[in-house]
Amino acid sequence: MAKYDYDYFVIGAGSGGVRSSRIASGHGAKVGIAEEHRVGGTCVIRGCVPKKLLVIGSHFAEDLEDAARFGWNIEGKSFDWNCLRDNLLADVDRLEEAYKNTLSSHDVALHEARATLEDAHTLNVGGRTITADKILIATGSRPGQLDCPGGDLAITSNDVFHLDRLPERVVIAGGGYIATEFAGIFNELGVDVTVVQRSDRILRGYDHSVVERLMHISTIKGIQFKYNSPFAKVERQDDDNLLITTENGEELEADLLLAAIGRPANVDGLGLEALGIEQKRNGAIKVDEGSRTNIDNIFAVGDVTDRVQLTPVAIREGHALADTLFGGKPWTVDHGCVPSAVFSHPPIASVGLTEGEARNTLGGVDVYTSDFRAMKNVLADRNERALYKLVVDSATGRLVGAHMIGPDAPEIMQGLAIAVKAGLTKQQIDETVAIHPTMAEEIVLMR
Ligand SMILES: Cc1cc2nc3c(=O)[nH]c(=O)nc-3n(C[C@H](O)[C@H](O)[C@H](O)COP(=O)(O)OP(=O)(O)OC[C@H]3O[C@@H](n4cnc5c(N)ncnc54)[C@H](O)[C@@H]3O)c2cc1C
Ligand SMILES: NC(=O)c1ccc[n+]([C@@H]2O[C@H](COP(=O)([O-])OP(=O)(O)OC[C@H]3O[C@@H](n4cnc5c(N)ncnc54)[C@H](O)[C@@H]3O)[C@@H](O)[C@H]2O)c1
Repeated sequence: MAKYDYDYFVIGAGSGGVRSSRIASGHGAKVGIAEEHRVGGTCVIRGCVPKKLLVIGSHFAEDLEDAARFGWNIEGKSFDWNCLRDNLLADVDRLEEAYKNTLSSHDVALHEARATLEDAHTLNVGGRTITADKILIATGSRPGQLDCPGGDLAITSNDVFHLDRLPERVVIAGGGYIATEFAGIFNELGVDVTVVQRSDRILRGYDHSVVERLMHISTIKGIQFKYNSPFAKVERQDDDNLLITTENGEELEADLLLAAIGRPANVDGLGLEALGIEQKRNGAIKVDEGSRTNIDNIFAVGDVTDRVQLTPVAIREGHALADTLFGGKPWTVDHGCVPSAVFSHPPIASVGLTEGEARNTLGGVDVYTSDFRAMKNVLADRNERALYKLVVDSATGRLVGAHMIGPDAPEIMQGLAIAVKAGLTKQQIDETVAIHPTMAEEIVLMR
């Protein structure tokens, strides 16, 4: 008889957990997985997927406006929030089923319950005791809550996909990915948007010039930004609106407050302390490059480790771990040079070193930029310029970073990220023939 119920038990059926469990099962392991909410995790249920559908849906506002300059007469256009919301939630349901089918077709036993650790090989899964040889913690992260008085009056990204109606005025706390993306979505849908950031800039980590371009375009579109403005309190007024007071004494009224202030690791009540599993100061689980915790048979991947909180990273970490543990193919994830995008209007995309980082770490740096108006924006008379930047190590001629803001930037960046990861030189980029007329051709035409 087997010593344990499972060879591998995964806590959390999100991006990292689902991938790791099905790959491990494919390698012949007996695998179980627990999910306390919905299969698919943050990305599928209340993150990347529904967010991107809102980005696409809201951008029609601009497209319909621009269509007139291309000869289209669209009379009586109107927007129905409930229609978009219900359709995207239905798509989330469809995807959840697809994820469940993936698990069952790969013989992964799904336990739809909360799992906690009792000892290094024993779990409590919805009141049932389950044992496993190896355990993966892939419990993700959760939205941070505002900690000022009345902070609980704010909604988070978990709630934003379920609104009964669109607000008229929204205040968004934060200045990262979620704040920027939802500022764009609400603004496109005609909502009055104010972003309130406690520090002096948004999108820290992104190249200064592309962030400045986004700020410029967003401000013209009517999004307001308040910097160095920590929240002092939030109060519900008699008319049901919220009154937000910042520590600078400024007062803002809104009918919705969205907190998008970072995502702490989902570790509460998991039983980490009793087992002595080491955590970082912010609670995230400490792991080595192979996703191993300090306990031999316990591993962690994805947001719960707070390395890079992105879906493709969680997926790769889960995949590498399963190949390493059960497939006889050990490999680790390279957390450097991870491409990323902010799905703002227009979007930003980035890979590798920013100009500032390159100047601080390399001897000499050559920077190439292209600042242009996309063809569609010219004819539509939309005064919105794209900006592409290539950062090159002057000593080797290698491309070490690429940064863009403009229509379809994330789609274009995926290809360019291969060049940066592969260490191609600027000369090799220059030797590539352009595809004309495109925006992407700017990449091979910068001199
Ligand atoms: C609004 C939003 C938009 C985003 N957009 C993007 C994007 O465009 N691109 C991108 O790359 N990333 C995006 N992200 C980030 C991305 O969603 C996460 O990085 C990714 O989902 C992390 O995967 P994970 O497997 O670590 O955790 P998750 O996908 O969060 O999965 C963890 C799962 O574990 C479950 N769980 C937790 N504790 C337990 C327990 N004790 N027992 C059982 N189950 C448990 C949770 O219910 C959850 O389903 C976005 C996130 C948000 C919030
Ligand atoms: N397009 C994407 O890939 C995408 C989209 C959404 C989320 N994500 C992932 O999810 C993670 C979480 O997103 P996020 O936007 O919540 O976090 P974030 O870490 O990107 O940004 C948090 C922001 O909130 C600010 N902040 C913190 N506390 C605050 C407070 N009390 N008041 C006002 N501002 C405050 C911070 O200065 C920072 O600018 C991201 O780090 C990212 O990895 C990715």
